[in-house]
Formats: sequence, C-alpha cells, structure tokens
Amino acid sequence: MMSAQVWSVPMRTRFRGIDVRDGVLVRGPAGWGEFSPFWDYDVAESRRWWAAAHEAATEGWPAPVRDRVPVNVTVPAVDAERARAIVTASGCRTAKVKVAEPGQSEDDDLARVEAVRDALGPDGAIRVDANAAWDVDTAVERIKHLDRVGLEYVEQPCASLDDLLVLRRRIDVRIAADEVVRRAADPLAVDLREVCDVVVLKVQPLGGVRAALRVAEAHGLPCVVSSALESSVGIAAGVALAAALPELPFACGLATVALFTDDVTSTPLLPVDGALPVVRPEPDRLPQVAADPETEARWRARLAAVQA
Ligand SMILES: O=C(O)CCC(=O)c1ccccc1C(=O)O
Ligand SMILES: [Mg+2]
Repeated sequence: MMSAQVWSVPMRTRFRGIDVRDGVLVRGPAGWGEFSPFWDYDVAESRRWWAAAHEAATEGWPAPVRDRVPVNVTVPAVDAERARAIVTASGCRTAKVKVAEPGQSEDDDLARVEAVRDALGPDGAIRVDANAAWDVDTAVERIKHLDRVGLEYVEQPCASLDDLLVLRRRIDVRIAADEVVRRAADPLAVDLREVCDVVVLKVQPLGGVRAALRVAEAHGLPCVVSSALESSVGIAAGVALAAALPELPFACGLATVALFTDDVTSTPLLPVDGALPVVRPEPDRLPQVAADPETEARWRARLAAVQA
C-alpha cells in the first residue's frame, strides 16, 4: 500500500469559492503523486483524479521535450489595485484574469483587466476566464468590452458546446475550452470542431499526464496546461505534461502556488522570469502543513472510496 499524507493550506484570496485548499499526497515507487479533487466532486468524478495520482506514484511521466514551461500569473476576482500588485509581483508576461464572478459587475471586470494591462504593458498577453457564466448574447457584449485591452483568448465563456459554437461565429477573440472538456464523461470524444481554438488540459481531471496527452492528440488543437490548484507536487505533474506536449504555443496556467499561503515543499513551483522549471519537488514540509484530524479522516475516506 502507498503511504498517504493529508495537507491543508489557506488561500491568500478566495478562488473558485475556496478559502482553504487541501488534498492527499501518496508515495509510490516512482515518487509522490497528488489526489485533490474539489469537495463538490463525487466518487465517480474523482476516479480520474486518483488515476493521475496513481500514475505519478507508480509510473512517473513521459520524457520532456523542453526544460522550462512559460506560465501565466492567475488573477482572482480581486479589485483593480490588488490585480495590479499581483501581476507586477509575478514577473509573468501573460496574465489570466477571472471575470464574471457571482456578485460582481461588468465594471469590476473592466477595471480589473485594465489594471492588468497597465501592469503588463502593451507586450504582455491577457486572457480571461468566465467559467461558463454567460449566455451567448451576454458573452458577445462582455467580450467586446473586455477586448478593449486586447485579449489573447477567452476561456469557457459559455457552458455548452452549442453556445460556444454560436458564440465563436460572432466574435473575433479566440475561445479556449476548459470545463466542457475536463468535466465530460469522455474528454476524448467531445466534438470540438468549430467550438474552440485552444484546449485547456488539467492533469487530475483528465486522469493523468498520459491521458491528457491523448486528449491533446485527439483534438489536434493548441493546448494550454492549467492547474486544479494543486500543491507543488500536483503542479509538477502539470509541468511534466506541458514539457511533454509536442507543441506549446501559449503560456500555461501553472503558477497557482502563488495563490497559497504555504506549500508542501520548501522548494515551491513558483515562476522565475515567467517560467517554471521541469522538476519534481520533494514534499519536505508535510508536518508543517498537516491537516486537522477531521479533514484527515475525510480525505482518507475519499481515498478509500476511489480505490474501492
Ligand atoms: O489557469 C490558471 O491560470 C489557473 C487555474 C484555474 O484557473 C483553475 C483552477 C482551479 C479550478 C478551475 C480553474 C479554471 O481554469 O477554471
Ligand atoms: Mg478555466
């Protein structure tokens, strides 16, 4: 049996409704793997996340074709002043900005992306992620206004494949598909033709590095590897995927350890000059980030359930 360690770390800012991120690290013959499905995922949907951890711990990953991975800074739905500070501190030349946050207005989004453009300067790239919040007409309007700062792409503006297809004919900005792929029953079988220009790949939701490489191959579109808010151990799997992709035309969303107040390792995967190195950090801080007994018990139950 693989040894398992439960970790828990407070977020700097609420992200995707999460204030504290937690998960399990498992150690096998090939090293450490991470199992950290969000709490709103049931056992069935968590199985692919477990497959990713199992792959990391027992097999490791395919050989890299590059030794560094350019990354975007991730800007949560914060005010303009904080957005500017986050981008400036990151050293990244690409920013991904969360928009369409429940309870916020279009003006909040515009102020945030304008502050990000100001911080990046004209040469930086800005992408926005609406997490499927808009209907088609709203998306057309919002994207037109947000594109005043110049957008590299818009990630998951609408929820359904049909809406994305209709929207794509009505806007000039590229569309990236995220939820529509990673939450599909079969991510390989989703028909993305005319639906998007970019595919977002996440290691855990897709079932591992090899499974994600198959998704990339099946769709034949440019890919961006992004995190599911993992610790540096899980981020290393994303870096391995990004390093193994035959082509990597865009920066990846793997700089999210910066959203945490702490990490499982003293050598966190944080960007230097806008890129991450292709390494597997040693989780030498597990005692310092150990979860409380109740959280620990909940994770051990989840782990048992996916392995059953
Ligand atoms: O892509 C990034 O910059 C960071 C990762 C990210 O946004 C994310 C992290 C956890 C869950 C969902 C998402 C998302 O892309 O929607
Ligand atoms: Mg997304």
